[in-house]
Amino acid sequence: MLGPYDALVLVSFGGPEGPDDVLPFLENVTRGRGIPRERLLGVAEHYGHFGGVSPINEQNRELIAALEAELARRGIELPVHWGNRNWAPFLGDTLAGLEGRRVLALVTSAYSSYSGCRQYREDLAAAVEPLGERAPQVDKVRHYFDHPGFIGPTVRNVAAALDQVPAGSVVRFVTHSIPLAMAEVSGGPGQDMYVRQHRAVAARVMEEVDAVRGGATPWELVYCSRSGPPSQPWLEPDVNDDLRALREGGVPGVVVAPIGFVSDHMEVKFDLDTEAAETAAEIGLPYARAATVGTDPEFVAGLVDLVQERAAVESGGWTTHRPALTELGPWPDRCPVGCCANLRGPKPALCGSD
Ligand SMILES: CC1=C(CCC(=O)O)c2cc3nc(cc4[nH]c(cc5[nH]c(cc1n2)c(C)c5CCC(=O)O)c(CCC(=O)O)c4C)C(CCC(=O)O)=C3C
Ligand SMILES: [Fe+2]
Repeated sequence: MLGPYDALVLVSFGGPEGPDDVLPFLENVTRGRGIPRERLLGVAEHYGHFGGVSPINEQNRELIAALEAELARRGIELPVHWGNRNWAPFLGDTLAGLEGRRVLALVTSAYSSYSGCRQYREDLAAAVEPLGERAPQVDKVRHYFDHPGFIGPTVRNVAAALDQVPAGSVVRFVTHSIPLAMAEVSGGPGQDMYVRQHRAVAARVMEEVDAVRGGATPWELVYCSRSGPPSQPWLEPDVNDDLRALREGGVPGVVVAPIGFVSDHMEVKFDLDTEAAETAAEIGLPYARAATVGTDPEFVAGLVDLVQERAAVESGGWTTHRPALTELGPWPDRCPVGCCANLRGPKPALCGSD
């Protein structure tokens, strides 16, 4: 127990564990999302490059082990469970095993958007729905994009990558592209929080990187993994197009920092380490990829701080210690009314104020 909580549940995306899992997994992900069949087959090929195994599951197992070790180090007895939206272990099965308990969900997505926020909250609602009165009561850890546990390791990772490219190189922060319509309602109608949160994180990280290294390294936010039909506008520029523009502009090199991902997901392994790295090699642009936070001890400690913070709030009613390093935080414990709307129509969702 920690405060009112019987368990912590790591809630993640899920990914295939072998070639036979790839298409059924992709069908789970894209059900009702209007993704062209061609894109689906293209992404199946990305997984094919890695034997049909997504890196995300192993990374989540490592994160769970690190969270358990940090909880134990602090003398906290709180079991850690794991449930995914799109592949085994499925959220529904995990929560069915926690009937009648009070659980805290920790989502492996740091920012606000339908894909990183409300879709998880809807899937939590769908997972507890069949359990009726025995359903666990679920809270969710606040978005942690600007928590010191996320910013700190990111500063170090960007600075370390800058040491691998020539002086005068620039930084490109990378995140998952999403449809413009989805970006605009992230955090609430017209709030545009997906882009604003990323830019705030990037600006804060560069402030600290510049303070350590001296000078003012130029940076921008760019995007990877565009999907959807070509007729639908998504966030741009794509990282590959941007690398070409940088080469033409004559910069001596680039650091690519995937702040949209907490670990080396397929987007990082394929879209950056394979595709963008190839683009950079092709045009002769020195390129280094900054590490993701992964199981960095400072990140893991930050997550456990967030778990303790929420347990304190839910047992004592308040805490004054809610660290956040940008003007957009700390994000509220319960998502604001209308946060990260589902543009296909409302669905029941847990962990919000509505
Ligand atoms: C914002 C965002 C995050 C970050 C937040 C978070 O981390 O949750 C994220 C994470 C992830 N996305 C992942 C995989 C996929 N995402 C897809 C499709 C889509 N993602 C979208 C957005 C995001 N996605 C969107 C708007 C779509 C279009 C369909 C729709 O409107 O919903 C598709 C279908 C094929 C395609 O369309 O590309 C796949 C296979 C994996 C697992 C990777 C691995 O295996 O390591 C992870 C962690
Ligand atoms: Fe995705």
